[in-house]
Amino acid sequence: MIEIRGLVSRYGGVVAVDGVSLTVGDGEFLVLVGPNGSGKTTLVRHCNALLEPDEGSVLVDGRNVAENPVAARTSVGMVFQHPRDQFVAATVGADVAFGPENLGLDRGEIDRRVDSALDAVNLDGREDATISSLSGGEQARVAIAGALAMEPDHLVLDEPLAGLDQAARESIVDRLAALHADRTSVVVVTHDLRDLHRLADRVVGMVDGSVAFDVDSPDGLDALDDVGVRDPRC
Ligand SMILES: Nc1ncnc2c1ncn2[C@@H]1O[C@H](COP(=O)(O)OP(=O)(O)OP(=O)(O)O)[C@@H](O)[C@H]1O
Repeated sequence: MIEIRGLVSRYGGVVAVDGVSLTVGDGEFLVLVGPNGSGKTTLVRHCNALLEPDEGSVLVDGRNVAENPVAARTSVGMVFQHPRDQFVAATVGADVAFGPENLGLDRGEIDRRVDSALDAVNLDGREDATISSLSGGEQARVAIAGALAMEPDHLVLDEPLAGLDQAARESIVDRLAALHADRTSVVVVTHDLRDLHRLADRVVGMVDGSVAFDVDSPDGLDALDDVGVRDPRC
């Protein structure tokens, strides 16, 4: 479970997150929407100890993230808004293996995880491909494979479908659906609910650093206009 309690996060004088409390239950699929600059990315970066709260706290499975950053990064997989920000190696296989190697796993287990993660995103057999030679959609899938190889209990993805063609979108949405079915909790930050609204257990809308609505999907879709998100039923 991820519990965000009274979180305030500032960049200098800018209050990016302004007292948010939000719980993501085990196995829940939560979609976080909101206009540009509403604080979505800042909020989710706290779940992975990438920022320290100015006020409040974030707990993952009962542990305070700020006090246990390594444990948080092991149990919360993070896929960044721009996949290029998270690549650490030149080739697909080396990049996906990086996380499991840092966990100190033996080579056989690392190879099993890399194979399984690449298979999950339909990139099996592409270990030796150079990441820079891949399309944007393939790079997005490598980034997701890197997170999956950690076998996290919770997965947070920031705009994972942005800029992808329909085939790449469907491939990633299918993978998210399978993770949801396996009871991994999933948080997706997006501007575009197409393809995702049918998976969501909840849709949370942020405006100006605060939660503007928190609804079960699809009953609350009428509220989407308030945060500038297109109704996916239209
Ligand atoms: N590194 C930073 N330094 C200073 N201000 C920042 C930084 N990152 C974000 N901000 C500011 O914090 C506020 C919230 O930004 P954030 O990126 O969290 O919003 P967002 O909802 O994810 O936006 P988007 O949908 O455009 O990604 C904005 O006012 C933004 O300009």
